[in-house]
Amino acid sequence: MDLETARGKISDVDRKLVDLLNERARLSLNVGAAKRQWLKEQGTDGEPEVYVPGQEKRVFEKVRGLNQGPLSGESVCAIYREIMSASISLQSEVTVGYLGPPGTFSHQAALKRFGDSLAYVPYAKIEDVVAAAAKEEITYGLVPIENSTFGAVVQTLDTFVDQPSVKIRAEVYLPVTQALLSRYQLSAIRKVYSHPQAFGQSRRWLDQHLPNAARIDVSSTAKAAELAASENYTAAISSEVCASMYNLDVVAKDITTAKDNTTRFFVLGQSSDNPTGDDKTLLMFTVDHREPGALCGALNVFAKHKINQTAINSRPSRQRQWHYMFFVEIIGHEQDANVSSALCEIKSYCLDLVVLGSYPRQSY
Ligand SMILES: O=C(O)C(=O)C[C@]1(C(=O)O)C=C[C@@H](O)C=C1
Repeated sequence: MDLETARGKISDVDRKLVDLLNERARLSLNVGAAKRQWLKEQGTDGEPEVYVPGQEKRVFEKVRGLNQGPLSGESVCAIYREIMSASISLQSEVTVGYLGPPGTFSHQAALKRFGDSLAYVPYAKIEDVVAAAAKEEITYGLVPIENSTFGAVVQTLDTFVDQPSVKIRAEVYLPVTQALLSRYQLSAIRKVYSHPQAFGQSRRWLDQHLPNAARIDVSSTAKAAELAASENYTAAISSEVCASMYNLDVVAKDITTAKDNTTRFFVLGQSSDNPTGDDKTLLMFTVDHREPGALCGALNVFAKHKINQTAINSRPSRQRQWHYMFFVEIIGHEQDANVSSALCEIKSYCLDLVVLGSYPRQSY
């Protein structure tokens, strides 16, 4: 086929694609109207949930399965991410809050999950994102929860203690590589800014290459880049994306200790999604330590109901000294029969129990 013919055929396909995309968009508006009607029939006058992670997972799995190439599964999903983003923005004015400034890994995770058609709002602290989601100042908030190299993001766990009403709606995984950004050469750098998590993920490289530079914690990796752009003899450990955003050079690429370094994020909102058959649930509770074996008793309930635990973390409860808040993640949805029986039973071992949410299990 010659060039002109091929371009002519592409133009014909484009015409059909635009028609099909608009046909899908009209159907998405029908979905929105049906959700509103259903809420009205239930006597609720709130706004329906426009982001439905379980349905998105089904759509992505379906289109991946339908794809015969030559497009890769990743390319088809990236195109569908934007179709879904436009679909959400048609149904409602959705705002997504994240730990800013622009360029943070939270920002990248938010874009990965919600695409380009939504409005994004940066917040200075994780606490502010969670509070904004709890107060419905934003439709959804995106917060980091754990990193595969450095572990739990304790600020997020602590914030759940203060905002127990917020609900986890989805999880997002983002591969993370840290870089050293600066306006200076390595030998001139006296001070390095970053988030404690990023310092933790790159500690080995820093100990080897910048052992004498002061390491200063700031609220995010993009904030670090902003500071490195304005102060002399400083650098930031940050995402390479921030180099062009903040006018810095990449002094060293990929300084992360583990090569498959990944951060997991939660999408927070007002409610969890319905069960999909492949979900996880995060619980937060305290136990009475004066009762011997109280924590063991609580955890045994899951074993008895054949529920797999995927993670456990503890944080000071801040209610009294040496008293802990436990965060346990299990496989299953709050509404699954075995999980709901276990939740009834576990109450006798827990002083207080909060279900922070159930969400479809995502692969990386
Ligand atoms: O099925 C829905 O609930 C929709 O709102 C439609 C749709 C889609 O475009 O396929 C859009 C957004 C949701 O997150 C999931 C799916």
